[in-house]
Amino acid sequence: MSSVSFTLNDGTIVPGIGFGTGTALFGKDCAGQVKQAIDAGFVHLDGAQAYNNEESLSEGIKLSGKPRSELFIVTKLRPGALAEHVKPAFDASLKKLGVDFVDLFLVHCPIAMKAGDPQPDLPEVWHEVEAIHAQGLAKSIGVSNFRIPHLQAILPTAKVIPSVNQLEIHPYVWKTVEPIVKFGVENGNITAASYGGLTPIVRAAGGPLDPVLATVAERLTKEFGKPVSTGQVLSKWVLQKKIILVTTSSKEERLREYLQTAELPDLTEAEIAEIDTVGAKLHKRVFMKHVFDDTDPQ
Ligand SMILES: NC(=O)C1=CN([C@@H]2O[C@H](COP(=O)(O)OP(=O)(O)OC[C@H]3O[C@@H](n4cnc5c(N)ncnc54)[C@H](OP(=O)(O)O)[C@@H]3O)[C@@H](O)[C@H]2O)C=CC1
Ligand SMILES: O=CCc1c[nH]c2ccccc12
Repeated sequence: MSSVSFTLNDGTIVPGIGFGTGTALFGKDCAGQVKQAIDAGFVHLDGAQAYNNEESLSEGIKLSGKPRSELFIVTKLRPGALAEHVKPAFDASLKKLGVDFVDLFLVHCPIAMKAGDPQPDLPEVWHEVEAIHAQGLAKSIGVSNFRIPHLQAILPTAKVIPSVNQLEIHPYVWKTVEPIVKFGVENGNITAASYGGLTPIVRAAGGPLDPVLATVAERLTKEFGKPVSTGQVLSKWVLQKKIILVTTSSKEERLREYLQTAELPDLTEAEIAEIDTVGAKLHKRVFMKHVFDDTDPQ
């Protein structure tokens, strides 16, 4: 099990490294991989209505034999859902997941996925999410892909401040996302969660960070006495910023490597600063570009 955890603004303790069922597993039967992740030690499982695989997420949990009480199950409201869709969509998730509550329910996206589709009224959507929380059906509630104006839209009338804002976070977007993370911390202690964290090595290899990550991995390898990968350096960078890490892998060995990240020696402040500075030389956003395009430098 991941030995790193974070305490949310509602007092809930979240296992700091989560296994995701979107991206590579989107629309696919993820039962086998969920079981593999739980067997490797993951207890935080990140799902979503949009991933269209909540039933197989449930199947994977059953196959693992892990008690519900030891798991932290997340799902997300499908992008584009209007306020009146929230409760029926949530109830359908509970049914598909085969649980009577989720640990964390997130509003996946603040705007419709396509131009021309009806736009959700964010304060109304949030009130519906709060009602689910009040009934104890979601222990914690939060948002995903919310920029500062989206947070500002819900905070004045919110009875419950979002606990989490799940965002694409890695060094190649840090310059644009850091203000959102900071705003969340300063406006109700909203914890950021990172997805797409391995982008610099998986989707933007050859970028300016490559030599920096290699040097840090080499230093940590010597100090740790076992091989430390550049992926682990990126994961450590996320965790040291007090950000939850949501990642995924089809490979058992890599799953164990992700969880081991928590045990590695810390990056130094100078190493983190260098990753931030060199990361800022390249802008590479992979997900939810329709939400973030206007704030990105390119
Ligand atoms: N809220 C939102 O809008 C979003 C949420 N998410 C959530 O976050 C989760 C994780 O997102 P994701 O972007 O995939 O996470 P990561 O950026 O952590 O990437 C994980 C992927 O990287 C691959 N990988 C890892 N290490 C290496 C390596 N050294 N070389 C080559 N490939 C490697 C893995 O493949 P392999 O199987 O080969 O190990 C895996 O497919 C999703 O499943 C989803 O739950 C994701 C996007 C948007
Ligand atoms: O959550 C992010 C990745 C993702 C994969 N499939 C979909 C569908 C709709 C929104 C987001 C996503």
